[in-house]
Amino acid sequence: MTYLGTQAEDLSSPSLPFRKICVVGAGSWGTALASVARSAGRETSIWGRDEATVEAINSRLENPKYLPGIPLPEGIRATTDIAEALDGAEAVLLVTPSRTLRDICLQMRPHLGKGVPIALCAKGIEAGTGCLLSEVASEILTDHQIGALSGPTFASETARGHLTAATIAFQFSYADRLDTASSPAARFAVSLGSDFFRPYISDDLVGVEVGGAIKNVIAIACGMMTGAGYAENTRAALIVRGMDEMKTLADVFGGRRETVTGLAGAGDLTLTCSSQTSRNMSLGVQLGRGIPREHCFDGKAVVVEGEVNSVSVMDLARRMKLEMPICECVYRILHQGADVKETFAEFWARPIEGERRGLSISIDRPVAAAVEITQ
Ligand SMILES: NC(=O)C1=CN([C@@H]2O[C@H](COP(=O)(O)OP(=O)(O)OC[C@H]3O[C@@H](n4cnc5c(N)ncnc54)[C@H](OP(=O)(O)O)[C@@H]3O)[C@@H](O)[C@H]2O)C=CC1
Ligand SMILES: O=C(CO)COP(=O)(O)O
Repeated sequence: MTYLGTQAEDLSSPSLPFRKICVVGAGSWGTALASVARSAGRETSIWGRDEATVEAINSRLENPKYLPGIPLPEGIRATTDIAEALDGAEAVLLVTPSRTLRDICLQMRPHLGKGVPIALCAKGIEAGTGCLLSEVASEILTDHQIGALSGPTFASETARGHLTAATIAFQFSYADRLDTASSPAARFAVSLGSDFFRPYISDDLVGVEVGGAIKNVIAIACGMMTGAGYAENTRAALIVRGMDEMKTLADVFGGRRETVTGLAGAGDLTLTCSSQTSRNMSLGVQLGRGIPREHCFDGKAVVVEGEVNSVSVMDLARRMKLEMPICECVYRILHQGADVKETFAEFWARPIEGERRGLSISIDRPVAAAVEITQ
């Protein structure tokens, strides 16, 4: 058995932390992750495009735009120069919104050190192509191992040092399986782990990415129903049926169902669907209360990944003939102007079906109608 970290007597090969980590993206999650890396003792740089934010991180140890009032540890070096940020970095956390990923990978490419692994921290599926973000990054950064960091992690809580667990997933190469401790996932884990941040390692990159992409769409649905006045029973049902939609997509991409029940699936889904700290849930609540989209968040542009991702998810679902009824409700309300209550009433009145997908059963309602059961 290979142990990670400092249990020296059992180490077949110690998992070495990265000396320097570069965080690309100085929004709320990028800044929180820079704080995580620095608190774990890493040399840490952060790249952001906004000069005022960069200046404030360097001079006041604060990101007033995205994490106001939360002190950052000393020693994070912020810059608007991507070459400077990446100089000497042994690993990268890429933390800009999913729609920017392709462009940012192209910007990073000339400045990355040889073989530097990259953990993607955005949650989503690329619009238009239906690609997982790791597929997009791998297409551009061909010489780099690409993984993901995901889980139930509100940036403001993590940055305040609240106990937070996350999953770091990389597909394991043959060499990684022989020497797990030297794998990028293990090295990220020991590099970021601290008294408040607890990483878990996974080799199911696809499962982790699917969880992160779908949970935001389901959180919008939970918010819509909450805002429209439905109760806790309904929200719990949506969370669990939403997990079923995650499983459907994980199956198609080749992810594992057990990952869907882990931190990056059920964990993140539960967090995001239970709190209006979530921008996705909060958007749903506002729309459910009848607030027009342009007035949500007081008219400010806020990153709501589930809003754009509902389009890519429905596009995939249609092309692959997948049943994802909750994602479809969100899509119809957000992008086709459907009414929240009417849409969810139709969703609720669908024919009775097996809880498990393999159990193919469809009963038209009212129950007196024809019953078909196939196993
Ligand atoms: N916040 C959270 O709790 C968590 C977020 N995530 C994920 O992390 C990703 C980033 O979200 P988050 O940090 O919260 O978002 P924020 O809205 O807090 O910040 C977005 C950041 O991205 C920058 N940005 C936007 N567009 C571009 C662009 N075209 N090129 C370069 N930089 C750009 C913004 O810069 P500028 O200020 O100049 O506009 C800003 O620094 C999302 O996919 C989200 O789902 C994951 C886990 C937790
Ligand atoms: O992904 C998140 C927590 O894990 C943040 O969720 P929101 O983007 O909905 O705020």
